[in-house]
Amino acid sequence: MIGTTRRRARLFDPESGKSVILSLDHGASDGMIPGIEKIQEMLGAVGSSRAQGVVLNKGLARSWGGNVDQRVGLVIQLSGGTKHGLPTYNKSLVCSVPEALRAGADAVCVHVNLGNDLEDRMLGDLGVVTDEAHQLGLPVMAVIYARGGQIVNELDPALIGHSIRLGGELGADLVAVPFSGESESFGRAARSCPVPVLVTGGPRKASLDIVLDDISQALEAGASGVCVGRNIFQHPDPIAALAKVTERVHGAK
Ligand SMILES: O=P(O)(O)OC[C@H]1O[C@](O)(COP(=O)(O)O)[C@@H](O)[C@@H]1O
Repeated sequence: MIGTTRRRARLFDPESGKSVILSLDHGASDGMIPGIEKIQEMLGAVGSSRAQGVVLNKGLARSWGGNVDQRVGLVIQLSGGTKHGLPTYNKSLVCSVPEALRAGADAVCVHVNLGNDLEDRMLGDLGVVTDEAHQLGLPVMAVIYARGGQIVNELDPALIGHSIRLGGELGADLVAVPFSGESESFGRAARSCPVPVLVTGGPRKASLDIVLDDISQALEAGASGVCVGRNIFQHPDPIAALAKVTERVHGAK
């Protein structure tokens, strides 16, 4: 598994030991949401930031992946589903591991929603992908949310702890979950997870400071970094927002 370990290590800053992954895969699920038109420009600029990776769907990776600085890891999203689908929490594999590799992937991403009638399929997909990706030495990031019929509160700390644990138990190399806001239970799950845990940002918050505070709390509790999208690319000044997030994660230079 040396290939997997080496490639995962490149998604972490050697000095801070933390990771900032800029997630730009929302066009498939959400369509033409505000900020989506800035993605091409952001891909050109990310090399000058202190981010370690970007998440893209395969189409953008093929068309614009070449604009991304070689020092920035390309994480290709293998899961797809739109907000119009029934049920909305369904995610299917829309890209294979070899296809992602051909499109330049340094890692792949699978999205699993737990707590619904399609959970078994999404978990099965994660199982297939971890096996295929590890045969090729590619790390797998599992983005795991509690979403669907059985779920009342998607940010329930116990469910987020379970999501973290699930990713670690099922062989992901990185697990990305939303921050529950409860440091104790989050930290208990993150610190005992066999792989690094990143926090996602969720829908755009009223101010970036709210996101930065959550990031600080999550890092203090044991998170190893962030995988954030909308709170950066929907910000009026996305490059400045990315700089603030990287500074919060890696510390001031
Ligand atoms: O910080 P964000 O915008 O939540 O992005 C992080 C990750 O969460 C996702 O947006 C999935 O969550 P959603 O289904 O809520 O959009 C991924 O597509 C993305 O990679």
